[in-house]
Amino acid sequence: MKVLKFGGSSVAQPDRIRGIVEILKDYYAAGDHFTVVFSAFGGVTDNLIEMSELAARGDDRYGQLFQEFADRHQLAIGELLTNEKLQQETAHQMRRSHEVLKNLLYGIFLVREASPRTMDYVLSFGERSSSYIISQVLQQAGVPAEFLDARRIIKTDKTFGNAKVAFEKTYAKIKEHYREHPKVQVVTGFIASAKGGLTTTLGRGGSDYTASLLAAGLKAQAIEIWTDVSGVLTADPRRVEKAFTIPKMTYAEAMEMSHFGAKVIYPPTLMPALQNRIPLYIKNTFQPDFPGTKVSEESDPDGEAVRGISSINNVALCTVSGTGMFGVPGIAGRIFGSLAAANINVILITQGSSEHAISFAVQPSDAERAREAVEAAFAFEIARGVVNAVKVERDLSVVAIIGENMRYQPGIAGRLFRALGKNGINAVAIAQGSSELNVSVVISREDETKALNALHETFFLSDYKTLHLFIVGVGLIGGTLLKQIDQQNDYLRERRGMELKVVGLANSKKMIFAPSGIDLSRWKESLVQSSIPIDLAVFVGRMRDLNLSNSIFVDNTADSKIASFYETILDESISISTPNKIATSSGYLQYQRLKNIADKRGVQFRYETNVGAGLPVISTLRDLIDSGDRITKIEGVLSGSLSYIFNTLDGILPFSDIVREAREKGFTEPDPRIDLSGKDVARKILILARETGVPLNAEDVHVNGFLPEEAMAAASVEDFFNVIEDQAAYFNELYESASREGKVLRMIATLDSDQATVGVQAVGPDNPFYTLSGSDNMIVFTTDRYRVRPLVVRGPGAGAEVTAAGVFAEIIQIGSSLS
Ligand SMILES: NC(=O)C1=CN([C@@H]2O[C@H](COP(=O)(O)OP(=O)(O)OC[C@H]3O[C@@H](n4cnc5c(N)ncnc54)[C@H](O)[C@@H]3O)[C@@H](O)[C@H]2O)C=CC1
Ligand SMILES: N[C@@H](CC=O)C(=O)O
Repeated sequence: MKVLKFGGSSVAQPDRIRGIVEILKDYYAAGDHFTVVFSAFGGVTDNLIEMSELAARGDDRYGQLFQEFADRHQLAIGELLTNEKLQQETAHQMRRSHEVLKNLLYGIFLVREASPRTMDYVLSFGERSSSYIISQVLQQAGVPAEFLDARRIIKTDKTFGNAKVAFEKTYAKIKEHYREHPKVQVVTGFIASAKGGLTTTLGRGGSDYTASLLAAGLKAQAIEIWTDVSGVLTADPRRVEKAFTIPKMTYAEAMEMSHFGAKVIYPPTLMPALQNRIPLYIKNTFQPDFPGTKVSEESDPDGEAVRGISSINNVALCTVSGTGMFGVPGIAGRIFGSLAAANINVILITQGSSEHAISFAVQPSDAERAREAVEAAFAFEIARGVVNAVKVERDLSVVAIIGENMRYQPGIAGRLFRALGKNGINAVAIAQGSSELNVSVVISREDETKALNALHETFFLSDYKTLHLFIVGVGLIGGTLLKQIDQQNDYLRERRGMELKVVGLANSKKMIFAPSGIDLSRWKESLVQSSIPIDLAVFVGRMRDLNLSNSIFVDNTADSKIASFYETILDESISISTPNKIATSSGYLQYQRLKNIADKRGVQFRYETNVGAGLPVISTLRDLIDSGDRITKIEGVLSGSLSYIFNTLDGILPFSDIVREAREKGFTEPDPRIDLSGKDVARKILILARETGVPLNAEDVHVNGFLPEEAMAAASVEDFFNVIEDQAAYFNELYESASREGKVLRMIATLDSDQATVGVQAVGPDNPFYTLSGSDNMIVFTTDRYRVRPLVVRGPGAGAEVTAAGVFAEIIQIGSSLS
């Protein structure tokens, strides 16, 4: 014998009922022995509650709702029953039954009261109507079905609304009834009866419980709960897009998940199943062939440590603290005794071993009463100042990881807290029972979805991790970066288990946001069509409010205004990757502060492309220092554009044309005067000095420029080009004088001890910088270990592809360190 149960969503429309009838016909044809439980049609229980409440308030609109209820059922009969005799019989039976409901509602309207006892009776019309109609449809389909009102077999006490089952009596009644009724019993879920035949209900979701009670009474071989989702999922799919079906779980795990708000199973359902070792299958009515979830006693020692992640959306945390609690027996007893006396359910308890404080979580609606109850119990101690007034914190959630295999497995809690920490989520309180089946963390409610996603990515590695990118600046580097991400995303997902979603994008005019990811094949059009003007404060605020896990901010501009937001961004626990040198090369204190905030928040502030574009310059320097080497000198050609310009100068091509070419090739700064003045190189050597621990400021770098005064003073980029065009002879002579000596021009930066200098030099073949070509950079590190033959990093030091690739690599590195 199998017990099947179909919930309200499965019987919401006649079409869906037809689908169920097909499923049941197959069972019958296969010779399976089964009984089937139904909930009320989807939404009907809520309608019944609403009409009763209206009637109890004396609002005659209840009549309209009743009529809709009656019509809905008559309509279903008309649509589902084509056999005229059956149709008439069913319609008639329903009219009679609904007449009773109508009178009952009128009674409520007259006395202005709907007691829990009356409510249970009213609600019973939902299941009684649906099950009766479906039993008739099954008969029409050739399945020998018989309607069974569960009030005949399920016996309870008189706790209306949430009645307690009298198990032995119920099981005996079930056995007896089924012995005498060989047909397929079509049973009303949710309802039962107490002494005197009074109608009771088993609590919202109680139809699952009905199925489980039937299974226990009949010693059934399986229970199948048919619903609108594909089993129990690893997390709530409305919050975690990547949640997937858990194929197998134990009763204990299912119990934890269901208590924690995984609405798929009504928690009391599990007990009769567990006691009788009856496996329970959760199946999807809309995907009948999908195996769903099997809940049984079978554990899977080789399975994942964490089976699922769940949460309670809104709790309040109450904390009792004080010096008078340490070493005093009975404190916990008094706290929880007072809560029990006030009928307050405690969701979670935590106490540190210092015994200075005990915190417990309750429903927000109970928080005030909990505070009053505990303060009353400790009035004496509070008056003497040895126990403090109860602190109540609201707007909190509980997230929990659940799984039997967590037991005795080190490292699980470490991964949990690391994932939360990396995403800037503060753990307000923590609880883990010694069964190690569940680790619960109380967090801010606004972080709940982010926490669920971060934990899902941490514990379900078979899936891929999503990085949420917020990118400002889509010029040369930004545009190329978007192209590279678009091209490489499939590879990253498949080979690195990582997916990059650009969820926020801005240029200097507009911005767009798409939490599910901006289509990178048409980002330009999306920006043009956007109606949101750029506003950096709004951009950063939106990034904070979206509160997505694994968020990374990327600044591809040369704008100092954006750099001024870095502090706020890092403080929000969002990592930054940027080729923009402004933040790292302006005030030393600001540079240091940004690094400190990143450290404090456990996030990353990365700017490898600030020096040498895509070349590993800063990381090499850090590796040397971190491994104990001492830097004695750094020399470098650090400007890709100047390298290109000096390598292209031949005494024939005009200097200004070569500069324009360098600009077109994407080697120069947005404003090429920054490169030619030596300012860009000065910023770079300054950054390298700071990375080695020398706290220089911009004014400490001595720049020996080569531009004529007039060019330096040019008011705009175009003016600048006009001046250098006019000064062609000056630049030619610079080239010629070097060339006459067999030398080439190089802009060289040096850091020697704590002295930083930048200047153009003419170097001969004996100089290592002589052989550079194209836009090459070359950085020479002389250190204690590399004293005789210095360590050299060399390669193209500017350009869109290499720089964007450097930023891209940095994003991936940041991503790898997250959760
Ligand atoms: N070109 C290169 O080889 C390298 C460049 N960099 C750095 O990369 C950054 C970007 O350089 P490019 O892409 O070449 O410059 P770009 O001028 O092509 O792009 C910068 C973009 O940022 C936009 N922008 C400026 N202010 C903005 C704001 N407040 N909000 C939104 N967007 C804004 C501009 O409209 C422009 O589209 C610069 O900081 C540069 O120093 C670093 C290494 C190498
Ligand atoms: N304009 C810079 C590009 C990178 O920082 C250069 O020329 O090197």
